[in-house]
Amino acid sequence: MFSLSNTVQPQVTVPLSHLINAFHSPKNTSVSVSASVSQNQHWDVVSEHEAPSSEPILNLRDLGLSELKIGQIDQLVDSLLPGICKDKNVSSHWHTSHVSAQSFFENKYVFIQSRGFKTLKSRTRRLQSTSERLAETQHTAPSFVKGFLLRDRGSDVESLDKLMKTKNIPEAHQDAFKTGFAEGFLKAQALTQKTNDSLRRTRLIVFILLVVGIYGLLKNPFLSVRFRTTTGLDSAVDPVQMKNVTFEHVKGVEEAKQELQEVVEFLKNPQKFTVLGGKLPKGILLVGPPGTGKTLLARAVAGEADVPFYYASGSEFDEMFVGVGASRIRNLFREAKANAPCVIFIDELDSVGGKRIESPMHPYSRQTINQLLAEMDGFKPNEGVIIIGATNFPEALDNALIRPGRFDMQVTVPRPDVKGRTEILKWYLNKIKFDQSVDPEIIARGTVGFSGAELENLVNQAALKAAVDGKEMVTMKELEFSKDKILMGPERRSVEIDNKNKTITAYHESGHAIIAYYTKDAMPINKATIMPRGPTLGHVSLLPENDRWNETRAQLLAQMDVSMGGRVAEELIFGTDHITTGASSDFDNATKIAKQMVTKFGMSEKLGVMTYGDTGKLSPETQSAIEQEIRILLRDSYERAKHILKTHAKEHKNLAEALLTYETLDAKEIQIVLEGKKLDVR
Ligand SMILES: Nc1ncnc2c1ncn2[C@@H]1O[C@H](COP(=O)(O)OP(=O)(O)OP(=O)(O)O)[C@@H](O)[C@H]1O
Ligand SMILES: [Zn+2]
Repeated sequence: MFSLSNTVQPQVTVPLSHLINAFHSPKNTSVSVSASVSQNQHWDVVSEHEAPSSEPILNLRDLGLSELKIGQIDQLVDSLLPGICKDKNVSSHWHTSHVSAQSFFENKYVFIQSRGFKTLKSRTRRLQSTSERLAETQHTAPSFVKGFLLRDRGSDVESLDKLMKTKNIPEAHQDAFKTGFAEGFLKAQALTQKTNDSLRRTRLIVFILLVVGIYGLLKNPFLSVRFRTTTGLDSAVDPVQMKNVTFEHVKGVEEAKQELQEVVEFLKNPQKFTVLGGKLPKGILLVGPPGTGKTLLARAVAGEADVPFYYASGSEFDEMFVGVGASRIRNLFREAKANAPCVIFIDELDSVGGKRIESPMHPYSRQTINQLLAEMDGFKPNEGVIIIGATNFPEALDNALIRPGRFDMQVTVPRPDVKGRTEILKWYLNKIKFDQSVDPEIIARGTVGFSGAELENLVNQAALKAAVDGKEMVTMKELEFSKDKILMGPERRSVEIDNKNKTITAYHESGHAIIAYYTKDAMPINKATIMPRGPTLGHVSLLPENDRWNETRAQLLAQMDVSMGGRVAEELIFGTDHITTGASSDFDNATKIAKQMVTKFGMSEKLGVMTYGDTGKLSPETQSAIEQEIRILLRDSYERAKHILKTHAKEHKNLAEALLTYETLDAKEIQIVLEGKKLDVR
């Protein structure tokens, strides 16, 4: 509830002379009434047109009374014209009926009337006929607003009239009261109008949004696919003829290709197999990490046999609506059977046939799996339809799917080895312009663990880099660049590294390089750089001659020594007090190797040929023995590194200085520097 005492401003800023003028204005002065109520005949309706033009028009604002509240007027009347306000009840009547009403709405609107004196800006608006306004309000105001307005209006007018009578206000002063009252009333109307306007505007905006939304729904392909699939009418099972993809396009997965070759033969001539009594699997599962070419292989099978290829992704069957997934499978198989011989490829098989999918998130998955099983069981082995499924997680597949008669042939599609990577790189390099000096094998050696898709991306990025740099051909530099970018994140050329830190980095990296160069069992150096990249300030990359299937003790120790080289260099060159935090990942590396040597590879004499799984569960003695061994291995490694760097202090310095000058040095350049020769100015 609003209460007057809370809202009356203590300072009344109206000049006294104005007030006196207002209350003692000559009778013929017409005080402009900004609004009145037509229903009430007691009101003087004086519009601007009707007012004699010669007579001055006054309202409370002109009088400087617009700051005034009803209560204040009351008080002023009391003090200035004591004769008028004898009856205290009258004043309280005013308070209850206009200021502090029974409801929040009344308070809000009715009370605003009393504050409205100063906010009405437009004179014409004020003088607009009240009847018009009322009619308008009745048309536009929501019913609850109308109800309030109509009810309030009656009581307001009545009480004002009564008030004037009981107060015995002289006629000349009555106008001032009426003005005040009317202005307030008009303000309330204006407010209602505003509310209506904004309501109308909101409705319009909602309507527009709705129209735009519906349009978007129809246009958005994802949603339209959704609509389409949920109708179950169209299962998007148009076959794709894969003539242009053959085994020639799939590199570095020779074993997989050989295994699939017989499937191709079967698809080419199913009768031949049937006559001979041979039986081929219905389903073939391609298993391997992402991007290794499973989809490509499946396409190549269809392409080699020159049969239709139906592609479906497991996630497409994962529908929220009952029966939709199942019906899509049904449609897919019906289409395929009608076009046999053909290949159905289901990518991400685990997302339709996984164990995990029996969850509230996939309420109808069971149905979908069952449909798939039923379809696979439902056609004869040599009908000419081959289903190839692909998955990254064979363990996640439902056991029912991998039973004989279903996906009973598994073909592994591994990440390519160094030979495979070289072939893939050559294949994609042949699609771009590259310099004859490019040696794909060097890149292949430095990309252990890359999938076919990643190698394709590497070549593509190198081509982009060459284009950006305005080169005509891709060289080793761009290939190395994009390899590093994929491995370590983009270069941070914008990072300003001060000379001191650059120098520290140069000596640190040269430290690693020197150890690698002078340690017999270390991997050959490929490159050293002090260009910040990703989270690193510089790095030395080493290249295994081959993919390492096994590592010897000497090789592991050499790797540890190379890791130690960075910190040893810092210590020797800048002193113990100036070693940096930059070696922490080197230590992680070295510690990991040492720990594995002791707990996994049986390479510690003290702990013997035994593996130690969860070291936390071991006896305290064993734990401390393991720790002791690891510490000894690391300490010895550090000492070896120190010895090498001390012995080759001159080379170390030369290499660091060359790095400071050239930023990046490749294997050949490093060798030139270490042999004490001059590098050609690039
Ligand atoms: N062995 C490869 N030889 C040539 N190109 C390859 C090879 N592996 C991958 N690629 C390239 O990478 C792209 C993606 O490979 P593909 O989609 O076949 O991999 P996938 O194993 O099916 O991956 P996912 O498991 O993510 O579906 C291929 O279109 C092809 O361009
Ligand atoms: Zn380091």
